Parts: sequence; C-alpha cells; structure tokens
Amino acid sequence: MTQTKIAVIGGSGIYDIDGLESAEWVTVETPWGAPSDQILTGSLDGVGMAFLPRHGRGHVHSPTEVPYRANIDALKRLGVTDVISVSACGSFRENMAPGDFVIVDQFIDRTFAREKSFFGTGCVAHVSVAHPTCPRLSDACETAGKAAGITVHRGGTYLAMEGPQFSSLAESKMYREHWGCDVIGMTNMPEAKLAREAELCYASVAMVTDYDSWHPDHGEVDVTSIIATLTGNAEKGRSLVKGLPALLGAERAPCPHGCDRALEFAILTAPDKRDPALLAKLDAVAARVL
Ligand SMILES: CSC[C@H]1O[C@H](OP(=O)(O)O)[C@H](O)[C@@H]1O
Ligand SMILES: Nc1ncnc2[nH]cnc12
Repeated sequence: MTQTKIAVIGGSGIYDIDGLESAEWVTVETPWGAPSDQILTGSLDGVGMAFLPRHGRGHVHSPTEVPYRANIDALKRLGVTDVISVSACGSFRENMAPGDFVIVDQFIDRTFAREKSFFGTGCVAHVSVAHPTCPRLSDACETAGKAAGITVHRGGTYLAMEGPQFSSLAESKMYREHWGCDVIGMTNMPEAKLAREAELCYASVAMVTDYDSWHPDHGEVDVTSIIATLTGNAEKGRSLVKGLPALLGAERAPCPHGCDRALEFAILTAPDKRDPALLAKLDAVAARVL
C-alpha cells in the first residue's frame, strides 16, 4: 500500500482551491523547466493534496505554451499518485449543456506544437494510451460530482485542438458529425499522455461552458461568456474536489487498470545504449523502472 496524494490541475478560471489544511504554495524545479506556477500543497480529510493552476495565476500561459512536461514531472516529484484535470470545454452534444460536467474517457489529439513525451533518443519508450484515463479515478470523480448535485455525464470523447483560436464552423461540424467527438478543449493533450508515461492515474473533468460554433441557436464562442459560465460553476468544481479524499482514501492499493505500471515493458533502448543525460532527467517520472 502507498499513500494517496491527489493533484488537481485547474484550468481556465480556476487558479486556486480553498479548504486545504496546512496550505502552502511551494516552488518545484524540474529537469524540464519550470511548471506553470508554484504548487499549492496541503491536505484534505487526512489525504495529501496538490493544486496546480495550468495557465498560472493570472493566466499567463497559452494552451500551446503550458509547460506540460514540467507540470507532470513536478507532480510526480511531489509524490502525487492521482491527477484530476478540471477544464473548460465546448460541447458538441445538445444534452451536454453549459454547466454540465463530462468525465472524459477518450481523446483525439489534434495538437501539433507541443512536446509530447519524456522519452526520445537515448531512451525510447512506448506506453499504451488506448484507455488514456483511469476508470477508478473517473469513478470517484463521477460519484463526487453527483453527490455535489452536478449533472455529470460519464464518458465522452474530447477533441484536443492546438488553439488559441476557436474552431471554424467547418471544423466544429466535422468533429461533431464525422469524428463523433463530444467535447472540445485545448489542453488535455499531451497532459494525459505524459501522465501515463509518468505512471500517474489521470481523470478529466470537463466543465461545459459553450456549444462551440456548430449549434444553430447559439452564437460564436467568446471568452467572456465562457468565463462567466465557469465562474458560476466554480463552486460545483470545488465541491467535487472536496468529495474525492473520502472516496479515494489515504491508503492506495495498486491501480487495478495498471496506470501505475505503464512503463513496465515500455522502454526499448538497450541498457548499454541509454543516454546518461536523458536518464538523469527521467529521475522522477521513470525512477521505478530505471
Ligand atoms: C478560456 S477559453 C479557452 C481555454 O479554456 C480551456 O482551458 P483549460 O482546458 O485549461 O480549462 C481551453 O482548453 C482553452 O485553453
Ligand atoms: N469551444 C471551445 N473550444 C476550445 N476550447 C474551449 N474551451 C472552452 N470552450 C471551448
């Protein structure tokens, strides 16, 4: 058994969380550069917690420029076991209305200007992301969300776009009608892939803020109305987070879905061909197998 430590990565409009005991903003340095901001650490109901504002306090990093590798490495370095992303998203489904939460379970990654792996020349690894989110952690998010009175949809495909501009009408219709996507955002990739490489359980709580641009009865997406919807729902997100420690417990059994063992057979580079400099950078994310 290991100790549970829950991290929340807060998206647009969510720059801190309240209610943590012994709360303290800490600076974490990583071989991948600085994370988005300091990380708020503390505990809730006897369970270790960490909160990282994805875009930094004051919203300084664009979706392309979020330091995804540093963020995941920093959480791993702090001993985090479970990562919950709380994000704003647009909806492609009439029944996934603004104010609803979607526990995402699949992604289509259309991002193209981001570093997507901790591995590379000198230490090549291939992990599976067939099921990129953790069902055990997603169960807890669903239960906590419903207990908080939130309309929660379990399962959904998230289209990760590069941004920062929103989609054209043609793109929006293609993602919805032909690609079967349910929601759209700009940040869950490569975050989910990197969490898997770092052997962290990852769940995505996508908070619907708008209908993207496909909906004939709604206008174009704009940031002001997105933030207004998000701010109105921030309390719901906080309630969901507060329910998680009791559901997950302080002691943690191995993940039944294998998230915490994702690197077990993933590294292909022969031991004598590995690059010491890259191995040094992998001291947190791949310590278990190197
Ligand atoms: C504020 S509108 C677009 C912006 O909001 C979402 O951010 P996050 O996923 O961090 O909540 C979306 O992905 C875009 O980055
Ligand atoms: N419609 C949308 N497209 C991309 N990212 C979003 N974040 C919130 N709404 C969005």
